[in-house]
Amino acid sequence: MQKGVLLVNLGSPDSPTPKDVKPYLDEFLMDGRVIDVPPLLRNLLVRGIILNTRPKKSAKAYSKIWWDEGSPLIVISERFTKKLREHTKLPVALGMRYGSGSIKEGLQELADKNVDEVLLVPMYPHYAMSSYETVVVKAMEEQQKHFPDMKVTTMPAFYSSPEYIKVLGDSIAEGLKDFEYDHVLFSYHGIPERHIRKSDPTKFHCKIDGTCCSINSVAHHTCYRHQCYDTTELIKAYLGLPEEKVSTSFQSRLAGDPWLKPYTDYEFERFAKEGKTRLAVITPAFVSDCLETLEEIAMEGDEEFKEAGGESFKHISCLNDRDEWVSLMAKWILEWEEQAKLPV
Ligand SMILES: C=CC1=C(C)c2cc3[nH]c(cc4nc(cc5[nH]c(cc1n2)c(C)c5CCC(=O)O)C(CCC(=O)O)=C4C)c(C)c3C=C
Ligand SMILES: [Fe+2]
Ligand SMILES: [Fe+2]
Repeated sequence: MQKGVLLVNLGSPDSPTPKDVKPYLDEFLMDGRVIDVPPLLRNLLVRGIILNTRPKKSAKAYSKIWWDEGSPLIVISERFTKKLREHTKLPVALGMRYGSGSIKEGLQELADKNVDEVLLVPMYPHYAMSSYETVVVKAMEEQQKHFPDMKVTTMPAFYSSPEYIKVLGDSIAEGLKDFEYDHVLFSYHGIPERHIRKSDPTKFHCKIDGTCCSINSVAHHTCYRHQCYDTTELIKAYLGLPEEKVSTSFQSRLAGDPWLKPYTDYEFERFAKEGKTRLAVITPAFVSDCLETLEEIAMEGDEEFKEAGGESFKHISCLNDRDEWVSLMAKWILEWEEQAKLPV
């Protein structure tokens, strides 16, 4: 058998214009694992309401962060893939869940190199049905439809892997080195609270207020909230950060049902009002910088915090194509290749 690796990230529009943002958002938001309402209602909500206004607003935001080479998320993912290829003998392909450069194309690239055993790597540290799970389901659908002889193994969510915590922790330590801070905020992409209940296989464990998280449960394998708080705690311990100077919040909510709290933008205001005027922000739900980190946090967040009375604000970059992160992924791939061992 010939082994190979498929990395999958979220994807971006082809350009920061409403014309290209609209089809991208259409594919993204029509995914039943992202907007999880019955198909007819989803169609009405997305195509009848959201897509009338959102593409223009999103395109404006994208144009603020767009690079000469393209979308930061895509460019960074490509740089990571290129470096990773230099660290492994196996063929490595890159696919996007939405937009150009699809999962099917990634699998085809591997099939053309005679790969019939694939390690699928969703580029998300945490499990959520709207991120990790939708990648796995889409890859399995494409495999069954177009590559029936291919065997696909999935890399587990690595949010608590000690090696990942070390690499992330070291990158944060570097970011904090020359920054005097009163507080360090770990801001994760939010999801509707309903998604937590839906993903709970026991249907009764997750309480969404943290009271469940110290009780060992199979639910934690698919509890995004639990996993995010775990990453914060592990990094806090690894770096020896004082308890009172660290907290967790959730960003990027869409209007509608309640999303995971506390909300990042409310926290910015609260910290400024409480006199925590020097704020560092980490965004560990993302392995690569993207719209949600570069625009929502590094630009908008900085402005909101200072308007509320904050003095200094620092967004610490995601792992991107950092050498230690590339080396760790190459190590995990080698372990899978040689011993069928996965990080967690
Ligand atoms: C119901 C809506 C959404 C859910 C649930 C959601 C979960 C989720 N998303 C990411 C990662 C990313 N999301 C990004 C952008 C983005 N997310 C949503 C909506 C939901 N995400 C929208 C509509 C957009 C597009 C931009 C906008 O209009 O605001 C991105 C950035 C993409 C880029 O091109 O840079 C990432 C990355 C995760 C990890 C997640 C669940 C945990
Ligand atoms: Fe998102
Ligand atoms: Fe919990």
